[in-house]
Amino acid sequence: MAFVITIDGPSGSGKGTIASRLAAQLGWRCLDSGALYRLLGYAAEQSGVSLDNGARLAEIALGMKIEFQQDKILLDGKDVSLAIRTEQAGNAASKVAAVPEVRTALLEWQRACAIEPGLVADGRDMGSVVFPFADVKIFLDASAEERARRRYNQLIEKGLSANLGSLIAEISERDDRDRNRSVAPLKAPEGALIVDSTALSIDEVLKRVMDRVRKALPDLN
Ligand SMILES: Nc1ncnc2c1ncn2[C@@H]1O[C@H](COP(=O)(O)OP(=O)(O)OP(=O)(O)O)[C@@H](O)[C@H]1O
Ligand SMILES: Nc1ccn([C@H]2C[C@H](O)[C@@H](COP(=O)(O)O)O2)c(=O)n1
Repeated sequence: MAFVITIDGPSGSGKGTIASRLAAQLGWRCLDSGALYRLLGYAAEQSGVSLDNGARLAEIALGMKIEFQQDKILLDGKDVSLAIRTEQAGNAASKVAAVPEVRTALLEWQRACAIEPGLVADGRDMGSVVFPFADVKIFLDASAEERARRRYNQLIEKGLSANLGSLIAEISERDDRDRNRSVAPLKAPEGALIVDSTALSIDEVLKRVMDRVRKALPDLN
């Protein structure tokens, strides 16, 4: 069976960065589960479907043709990499992610990503719901202000517009929705290593995570 490492945490805590660096180091596959919810939120908005219409959202979710390429994400053949990274897309993702039918529709797709030799999966419910038997579980956190600062720099680097004050408010609102929804809420899964990255560099976080991985999987090179 494939090894699975899960990395959960709130927006901007560094999950994606750590997950992709770890997966590259191990030569494993990486699952950015947030991208699935972003794609669905984007697709729903494009077709004018309400972000709380469970039946229609599940239908769209099951019909999405998704291709993760090196630096691109294609939805039904169209490059939507930039479009799904805006804060608007993040908020739409957070809204559709609170709909139970959506979570059911996306569950098997995510589980099918656990192929040999291993998977690093990042999101909100990777260790709690999607891969409860994961070999290593990490929960990454950071203060809302630091996460908003990181998101601001990231958006500006991508050539997108951003305002730090609104980002702090949006991140806090999204945290609240993600933590307090009735299905698969954001929380540290039992047994997870909790890392607060507020004052840590990416390399320092990666080292702590890697130490935990080596402890759990001593046969790794
Ligand atoms: N420890 C860190 N110190 C400084 N910057 C960091 C750190 N970790 C990540 N970053 C930067 O913060 C930004 C957000 O990181 P990343 O996209 O990995 O977060 P995320 O948790 O996956 O967010 P989201 O869930 O919204 O996709 C990136 O630009 C990344 O380079
Ligand atoms: N496993 C997941 C992944 C993501 N979501 C939701 C909640 C987030 O606000 C939104 C966007 O995720 P991001 O790209 O910022 O990681 O998607 C979720 O509920 N479960």
